[in-house]
Amino acid sequence: MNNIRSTLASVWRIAKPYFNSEDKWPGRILLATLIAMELVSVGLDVLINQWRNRFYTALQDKDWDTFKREMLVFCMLAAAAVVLGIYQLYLNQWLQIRWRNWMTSKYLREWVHGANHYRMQLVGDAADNPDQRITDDIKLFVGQTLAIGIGLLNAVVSLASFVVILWGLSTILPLVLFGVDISIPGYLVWGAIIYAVLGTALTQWIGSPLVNLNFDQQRLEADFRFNLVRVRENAEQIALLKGESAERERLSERFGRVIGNWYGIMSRTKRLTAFTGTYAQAAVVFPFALAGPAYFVSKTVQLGALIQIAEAFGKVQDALSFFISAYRTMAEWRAVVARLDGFEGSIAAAEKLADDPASIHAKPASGGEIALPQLLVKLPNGAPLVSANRISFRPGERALVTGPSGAGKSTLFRAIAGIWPYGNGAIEIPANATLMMLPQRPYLPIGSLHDAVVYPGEAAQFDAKRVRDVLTAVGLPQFSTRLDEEAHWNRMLSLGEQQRLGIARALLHVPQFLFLDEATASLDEPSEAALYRLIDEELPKTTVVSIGHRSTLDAFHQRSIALVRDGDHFALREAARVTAS
Ligand SMILES: Nc1ncnc2c1ncn2[C@@H]1O[C@H](COP(=O)(O)OP(=O)(O)OP(=O)(O)O)[C@@H](O)[C@H]1O
Repeated sequence: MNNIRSTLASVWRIAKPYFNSEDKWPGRILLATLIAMELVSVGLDVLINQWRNRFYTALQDKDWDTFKREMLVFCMLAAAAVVLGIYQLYLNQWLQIRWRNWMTSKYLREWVHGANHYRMQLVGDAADNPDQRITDDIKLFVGQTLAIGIGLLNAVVSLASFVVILWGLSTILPLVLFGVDISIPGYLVWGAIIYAVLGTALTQWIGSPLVNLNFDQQRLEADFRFNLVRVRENAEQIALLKGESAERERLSERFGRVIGNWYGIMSRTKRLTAFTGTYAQAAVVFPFALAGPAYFVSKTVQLGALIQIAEAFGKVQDALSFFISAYRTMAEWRAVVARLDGFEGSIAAAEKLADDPASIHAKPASGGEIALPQLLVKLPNGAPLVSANRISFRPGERALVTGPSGAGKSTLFRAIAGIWPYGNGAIEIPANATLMMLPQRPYLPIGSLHDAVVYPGEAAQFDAKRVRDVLTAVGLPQFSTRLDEEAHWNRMLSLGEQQRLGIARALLHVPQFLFLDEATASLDEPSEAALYRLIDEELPKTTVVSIGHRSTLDAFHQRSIALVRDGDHFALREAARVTAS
């Protein structure tokens, strides 16, 4: 019960923002129309049920006039039901796509907002596979919430309407057996309840292992797919290591699990179908068995009423089965709701982490330099990593940061970029300063080379000639004619070429502060030297801070800052040497 209450609370929390959003009126009107249509549809069911009584009685009485009139009535009722059915589906789909559109945009906005997507990984795995949350889970949430909500409304209203009808019919239909009236008030209703509860309980009992089997199937299929993707992504490594047969064995073993589970599903489904098939056929005759004696023995009921009873019985039983069997849809729905809840929680945690005044925070600097007055960068587990005391990077200067591997150089850069929250102290950055971080492997989006080089800028921001010139300048003249070519550039280019592209990107954007995290480490020394000379020429006013292990880099930096061990962490210290470039 608590589970259901907390799921419903989560559903409310996830669903409410849409119905209060800028799209609230279309959303609310569509939802209200769907609810109204569902009520009308139950009303039509009731009218058709009453029609059956009149129609079959007319058949029994060979009443030609009533027959003709009822045929006409049926045509009108049927036409109304068909039109209603069409628009119920159409408006439902319309609401689904509007709601999904709004939720997807909201999640995308929040996920990629201010490095949340990166911080969410740091927070933990509550939001593993954000891609699945944003695609499948939103789609399932919207579809299932509407299906369950409207199905529930239908079940409640149908149950109420047909229970009243069945109860009324029970009174005109005394249950007389061997001359003794053994009817109890509303016995047809009780009959329907017992039949539905028994049947659904048995269905559950036989079918319940299917819930887990289906969950396992999805997990095993996803696991198999993930392993296939890993092979695709690491094709080169696998080929170089001649790991094909190991991979084949691993993949076959994964797929074997998919097959094994599938056999389990098949055998369970077979047993379930045997029961549900029998149950559904028995449901056709069960109400006749209950009402039969009154029709044949005491002759107190007409054919019309008998047919009406059979249908009303079926409706009550369907409605009751909905409640009992909804557990299966509910289980899947609950999983979806829990995943979206976790995703929203993870976004909130990432945002909180960014805004936490006790963590590292950015402050506008008074001058034109980036200053670290008193900074302590920590690991996510709270262990201190790097400290800085009155370190600053002045406009136009070149500084080289060195230190042992794992000392925390990259993490310091992440903190300066504003994406690493763990630690304390302020980072003073001039207002509206432009910073660019170039890592060892620059991210190159899949698309045209022009787009990849100018990323994250807009393609139109830089004309083709400028991009061609820059590519030539960084030593990639062979690519200057291929700006429109679309490719997966990270896969196609050598690491050295990718690093040249990274430098080209910096030259195009002309940032005020450029941070190079081993951004030229894959190039040979003369090429690296040429690129640093190019940066000097093209970006004379830019502050350049490099991380690098090669001693040849000294020549291009006036300042050297070293990470030296200071107790349980490393501290940034001004190194003695000063070499003019
Ligand atoms: N997301 C993370 N979660 C936990 N620990 C992390 C995370 N990122 C980095 N670390 C740890 O922080 C320490 C510093 O890593 P960092 O990459 O900053 O070192 P580095 O000085 O740049 O090393 P290298 O010279 O080898 O590139 C390492 O021990 C690393 O394992």
